[in-house]
Amino acid sequence: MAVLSIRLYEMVVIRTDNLTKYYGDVRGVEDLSFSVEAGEVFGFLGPNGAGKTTAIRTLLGFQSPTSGSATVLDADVADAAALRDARARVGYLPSEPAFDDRVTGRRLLSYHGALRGDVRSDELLDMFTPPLDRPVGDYSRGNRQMLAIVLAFMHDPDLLIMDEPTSGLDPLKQETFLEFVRTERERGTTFFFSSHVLSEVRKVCDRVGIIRDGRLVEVASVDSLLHRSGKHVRLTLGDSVDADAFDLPGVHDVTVGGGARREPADRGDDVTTVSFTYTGAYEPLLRRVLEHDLRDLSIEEAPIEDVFMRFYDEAAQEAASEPAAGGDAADGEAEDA
Ligand SMILES: Nc1ncnc2c1ncn2[C@@H]1O[C@H](COP(=O)(O)OP(=O)(O)OP(=O)(O)O)[C@@H](O)[C@H]1O
Repeated sequence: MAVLSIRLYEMVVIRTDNLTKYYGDVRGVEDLSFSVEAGEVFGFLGPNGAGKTTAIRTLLGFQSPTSGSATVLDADVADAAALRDARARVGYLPSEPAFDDRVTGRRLLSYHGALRGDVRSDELLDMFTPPLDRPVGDYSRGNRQMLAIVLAFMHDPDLLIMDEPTSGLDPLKQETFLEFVRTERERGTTFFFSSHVLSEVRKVCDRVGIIRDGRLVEVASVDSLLHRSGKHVRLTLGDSVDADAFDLPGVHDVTVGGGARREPADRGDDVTTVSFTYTGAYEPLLRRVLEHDLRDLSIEEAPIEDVFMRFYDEAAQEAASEPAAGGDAADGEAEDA
């Protein structure tokens, strides 16, 4: 197995400055400004049609920006020669890997190796196991994705740009992939990837950008998003309370479990269940809780889905109140995956 070095450099790996791409009248992305730093895993999230693929394809030079600019590894995406050199250090995993279906995985591997270099396909093929001797046309969706992963990583790129990388993989391979991303991150590899799968974003990303209707609505660390989403608190009380009993700052969405009710497992006592989301400090909450006859208490991290759903819901509401920019993705520009 090749011994891979730790990457030692510091720079902004991707930078966009008001990057805008229209397809005729249809907005792909508009005024995207963000940067991805060396060594971070940056997740790019948004509902269907938000502009994720458009952003990725524009960063890779498959289509020109309508206005604004972007650099990838310091190469201006509008400068074909500079971008070509930079692309040698980029691995790209498209959303729908397109291969010549007649050739075998092994041929594709050796073709890519000759083109870009191969320093780690053996190691990658231990983790991702497409049936190399079969024509790619016979591959399942998951096998295509595994082959695309090997092709994207085999030249040991500094930057990975990936469009929904785990789509098509079974749950075990998804975990293998996410573990691999974490290991690569330790070596300093930079990742920029789009996803709908919030649990995977939670597991591997340092920061996320949330895009809707072509615009970036948030860039934040995963930790800060989780912090904002607060905790789910669930109480079982021996006394009867109403929702006002927990009117503390930071308490949201209180539900009282149908008032006092009988729990068979609870020695026949009447208990009340109360649950809410909490974004405040523990001390005032616990003080208030202990004013009651506490039988049980659970405090859990609110799922990251809650935060994203707030953004997505706003998008849905706005889309309902204004005419949507229509059109489906169908551009015929060549990709080299
Ligand atoms: N080649 C194209 N021609 C015309 N419109 C396009 C083209 N590609 C994308 N669009 C439009 O641009 C907008 C953004 O699409 P894009 O595919 O970038 O979204 P996405 O976030 O990747 O969506 P998904 O999650 O469904 O893959 C959509 O309105 C889409 O219909």
